[in-house]
Amino acid sequence: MEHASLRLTSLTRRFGGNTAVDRVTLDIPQGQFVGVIGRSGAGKSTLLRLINRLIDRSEGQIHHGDTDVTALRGKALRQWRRDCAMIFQQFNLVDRLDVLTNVLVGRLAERGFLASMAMNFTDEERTLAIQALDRLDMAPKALQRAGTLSGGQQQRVAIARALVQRPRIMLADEPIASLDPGNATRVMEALRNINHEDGLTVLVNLHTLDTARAYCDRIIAMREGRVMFDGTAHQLTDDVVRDIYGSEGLAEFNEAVTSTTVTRNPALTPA
Ligand SMILES: Nc1ncnc2c1ncn2[C@@H]1O[C@H](COP(=O)(O)OP(=O)(O)OP(=O)(O)O)[C@@H](O)[C@H]1O
Repeated sequence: MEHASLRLTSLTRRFGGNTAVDRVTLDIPQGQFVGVIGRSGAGKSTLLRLINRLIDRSEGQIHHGDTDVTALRGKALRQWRRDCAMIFQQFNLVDRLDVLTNVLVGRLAERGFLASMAMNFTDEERTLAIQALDRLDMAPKALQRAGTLSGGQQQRVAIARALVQRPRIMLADEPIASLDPGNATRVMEALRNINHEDGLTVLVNLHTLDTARAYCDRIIAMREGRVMFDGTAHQLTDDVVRDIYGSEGLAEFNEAVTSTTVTRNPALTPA
């Protein structure tokens, strides 16, 4: 389980006559930082939702190590959803609850229904939550209502909430799409630190090429549900992008790049 890879085999999801994810085959080793890029509608969100079983596949397989993820039911399925935490573009915090309680909600996955309803958390759980917030530099805001925080702060709280689930995989669906460049950088760096320090696999949907190039070990480009490119940032040259998306697509990605400036980490740029 520790070093299990995530394997997708000919994974397909149709919505009526529309094939959102089309025969996607990928092998993602534990601990890889993977960026999924593509235009709106390319199938990025659907791919992430298939992996944590928020939606079911039409065809194909998902394996994590020896586990057949598509066959999981009941308790085993809940366990899988805990193993792959998800964060979203819109953070999904409860505005009227304080930050600490929002993070503790991440523990509910491990508890029975009644314990969840009562929202009684142990000292150990509170410590875990504070530690998670501290890693995201959000501990000083622990008692503030989530709704009063900036978008970037809310996303860091959402990451802390995901961390207390003690996941093996972090699925991030456009986590920086509604953030300004400074906050986008902080969120991407938080994901990178978690990836490095905890060995979590990170699978992040991005719509800006430069962000993917700056942070990801591996980039997967999708178009109309299919994987059009799978390689390192170094291999994803402008020529390749033009081949995949046309010159219009390249311009679109470059336009997006100018609106989100990130710092490139030379250590992550493949030789
Ligand atoms: N629940 C749904 N019902 C019907 N069609 C859907 C559903 N979810 C996604 N689709 C369709 O599947 C295709 C892929 O959508 P998806 O959201 O996965 O793309 P995306 O690359 O994540 O784009 P975006 O960045 O806009 O979310 C689109 O054509 C979309 O309209």
